[in-house]
Amino acid sequence: MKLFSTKQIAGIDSFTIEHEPVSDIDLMERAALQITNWLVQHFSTEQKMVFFAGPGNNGGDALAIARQLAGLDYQCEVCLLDFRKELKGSPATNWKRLQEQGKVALSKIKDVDGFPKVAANDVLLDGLFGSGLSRPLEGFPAEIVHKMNALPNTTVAIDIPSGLMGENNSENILENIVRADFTLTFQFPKISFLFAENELFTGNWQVLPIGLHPGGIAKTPSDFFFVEKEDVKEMIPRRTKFSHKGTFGHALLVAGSYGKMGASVLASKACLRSGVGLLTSHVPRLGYSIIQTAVPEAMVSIDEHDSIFTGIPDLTPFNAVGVGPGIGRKKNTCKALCDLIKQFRSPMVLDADALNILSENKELLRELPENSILTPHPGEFERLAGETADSWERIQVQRQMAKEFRVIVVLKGAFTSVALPDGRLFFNATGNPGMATAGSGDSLTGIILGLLAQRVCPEYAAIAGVFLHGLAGDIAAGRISENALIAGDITNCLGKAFLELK
Ligand SMILES: NC(=O)C1=CN([C@@H]2O[C@H](COP(=O)(O)OP(=O)(O)OC[C@H]3O[C@@H](n4cnc5c(N)ncnc54)[C@H](O)[C@@H]3O)[C@@H](O)[C@H]2O)[C@@H](O)CC1
Ligand SMILES: [K+]
Repeated sequence: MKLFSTKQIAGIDSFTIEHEPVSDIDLMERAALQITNWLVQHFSTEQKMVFFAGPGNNGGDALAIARQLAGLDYQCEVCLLDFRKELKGSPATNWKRLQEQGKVALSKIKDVDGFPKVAANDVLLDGLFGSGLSRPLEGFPAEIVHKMNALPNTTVAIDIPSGLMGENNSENILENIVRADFTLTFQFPKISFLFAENELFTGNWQVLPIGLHPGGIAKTPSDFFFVEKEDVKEMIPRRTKFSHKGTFGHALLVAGSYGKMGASVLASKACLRSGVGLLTSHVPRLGYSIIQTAVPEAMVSIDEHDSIFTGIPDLTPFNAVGVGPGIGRKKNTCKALCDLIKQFRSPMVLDADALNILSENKELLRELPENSILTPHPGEFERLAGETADSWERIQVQRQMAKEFRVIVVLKGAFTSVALPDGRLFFNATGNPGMATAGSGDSLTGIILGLLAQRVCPEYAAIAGVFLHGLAGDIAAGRISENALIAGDITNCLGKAFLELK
């Protein structure tokens, strides 16, 4: 799914109005009905609904929802912020319709003294500002937001928590943004919802479709995408009857060192479970019996050194290479990594210590084979690319890095983002906090390597690999809880994840 800026969404709204065609007021009614249905499913008529409505269409939505709920016997109250200007367009029509219906207590408030009395069980609905917000909230609306945030009541934001910008919030006044428990957003997730620091404002968010025009969506360009199951299905290699193990490639994994052989075992298993035809794991001497015993399906290439990676094997048999988990940063290892990068001329996967070595030898970034995949977590990313003030700035730096070095940068987090050299950025939504556990990244490296070796193009290997990893983690958490989840469980559930993508 494409993701758009709030400005672009307003354009798609207008396109829908013109080309469906549908009147502005009917589109608002349709959008409001989606939220009304959600509210009916989540709250009983025992709970009073207190609406805060602003001067624009977001306020108009609130007025329409209040009327729809009142028609279903919910007790509703509406506070309209009075900016001493007449309401216009659909919000004005909806105000009139509410007055005519006569079922909802209406008040216009000019300052914070007009803030309504709220009982413990009441639900607050935030319809102050949506995608039309043009600057941070200040003055009287900000004071209303402070009052709302100080209350313990459940708060549901309509479309966007009021005060939050859809993309960049680096200049925003964070105290003046509504902190919702739920955000019900129309048609598309807003880009700012995908940043960790904004969870405080959005709470749990959910997308409600409002039937915006497919033609308007198709013609609006975007560099931002939200990865869905249907997209990933197309990226998974199919196995035909006459395929043999050579069909599915031969991967080389360079991972593990003395005390960190688990990284090699975890990544090897994940790679094999991703469908690779053949895997060779390159390990230091002391890792030989460990890997042979723990992963009998893998072949082993043995380093001359007892405990670390110091030299590369003949690379001719391999069509993909993954390097980094648990290799450490000893001088000999840096040298060997440097040789590997210079000698292997197809895309490779670099993770963990390989990234740390790159950040200490940035000139190596220019030597990477085109379309290589880097999988940093935020700490590794910062070492590679420098500090950033917030997630918006960080994804810009991520995209810049992908463009400049012609690599794919997978920035791991709750919504892992995958930046491609052409400037596109894909957000992933699978995965859960249980996966923040030792070795989870090793299994991701193995999965991406496995797909790459099967000749899945590097873009798809990264996007599908991240999706599968998260999906397997979600299946594992469903079976054994987020708390008990360990990295091996992710690999164990990969099979079920593949089945879900059939
Ligand atoms: N356009 C459409 O067809 C649809 C719009 N929808 C709703 O409309 C919303 C967008 O509506 P609008 O574009 O009217 O915008 P908003 O309702 O978000 O607010 C716009 C109004 O607020 C003022 N404003 C902006 N920033 C301000 C600030 N910091 N302090 C004080 N006033 C400020 C603007 O001058 C304008 O009067 C969406 O979020 C969604 O809720 C939905 O009804 C679906 C259909
Ligand atoms: K809102």
